[in-house]
Amino acid sequence: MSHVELRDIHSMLGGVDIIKGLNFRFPSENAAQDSNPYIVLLGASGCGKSTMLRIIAGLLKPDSGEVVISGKDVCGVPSRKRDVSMVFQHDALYPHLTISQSLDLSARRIADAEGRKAQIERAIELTGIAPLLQRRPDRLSGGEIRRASIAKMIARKATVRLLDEPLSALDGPVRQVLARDLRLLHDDQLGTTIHVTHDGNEAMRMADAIAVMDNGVIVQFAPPTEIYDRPASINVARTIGSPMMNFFAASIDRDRWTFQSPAIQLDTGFPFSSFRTQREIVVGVRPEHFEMQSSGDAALRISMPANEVAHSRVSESTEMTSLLDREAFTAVISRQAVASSDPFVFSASQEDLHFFDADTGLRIESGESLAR
Ligand SMILES: Nc1ncnc2c1ncn2[C@@H]1O[C@H](COP(=O)(O)OP(=O)(O)OP(=O)(O)O)[C@@H](O)[C@H]1O
Repeated sequence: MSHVELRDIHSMLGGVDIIKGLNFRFPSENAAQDSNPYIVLLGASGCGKSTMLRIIAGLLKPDSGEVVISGKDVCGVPSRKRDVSMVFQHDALYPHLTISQSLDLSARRIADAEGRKAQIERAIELTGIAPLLQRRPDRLSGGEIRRASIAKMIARKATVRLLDEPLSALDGPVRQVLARDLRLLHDDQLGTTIHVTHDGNEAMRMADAIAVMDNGVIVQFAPPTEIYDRPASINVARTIGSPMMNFFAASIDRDRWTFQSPAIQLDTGFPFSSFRTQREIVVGVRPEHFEMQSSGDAALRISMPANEVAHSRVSESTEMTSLLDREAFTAVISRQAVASSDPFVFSASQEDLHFFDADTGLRIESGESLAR
């Protein structure tokens, strides 16, 4: 099995610390039962995702730290000799070569001629690019260029495959087909795939495990459902879910919760029992976890005049948006459950509330002491 391990990587670009002591192992040790996971590296624009891929590929030398691939320290090994292939965000097909010539060039590291030919045929078949082989990149559409780049990656037959935003700038249907093909391709081959995106939906759909990057470090590495259910911080919570999680600022003082917006009410007495001084908290609720017809055991309620709430239909749901204390508020309610009352009352149950420390942004587990 191929592992990629990054040990205390630091990288400064243009005088700014971009990667700040990154320690990571793909797949993680506790992923041993799934030896071939499809990993998605997710994070906001500019957080250092492409920089990290370039360091793994050997295209950028870190200022310090070690890169270990399949147990070998590859820091002194040039890119072309690493067992790694990469699909770039801005494509790197050779402009003066036909796609067929590009594939030949990529496969040249396969020593035996028969194996080389077989791998090229496999790349063509898996990506369906046979009709494009004699063309140069300037005569291809964006989607075709992406397929040709992926074919080039397969032709190289590396055990570590790095994909930098492979689906960006493609339209809906092409995107869906390519997403499915990338997964099939991975499932068909041995090795590790690391797919970079800033699209949380793409990560949820495609990944076996998501590594969330924030400000030059990995802040959570877990299966998609765990990242959705128990995000480790406000920033992680923002990366998954569309529309984004709502965040409400509150203070807790002994057993009294005070929200910045008086429209919000929270049942007191839970889920924290021990605290001494006032503490600033952020309460998070995903839009799809609000209900309009309260089931009675609601822990959080928001009431607002019906004429302040805008509705827009999204498939079988209605997205309801408003401003709460100058912050955007969104609830996604199934069409049949939209109430006609005034004021509207949105409610959420206790298991759907997330609590974060307002200063650090980190998740506070239910039952955890709030004492400082
Ligand atoms: N060669 C460079 N010189 C100076 N700064 C750079 C260089 N390359 C990248 N950066 C900066 O480093 C930061 C991280 O860039 P990187 O491309 O790794 O981000 P990213 O997470 O992949 O973003 P995106 O999702 O927008 O592609 C950005 O602020 C970028 O402007």
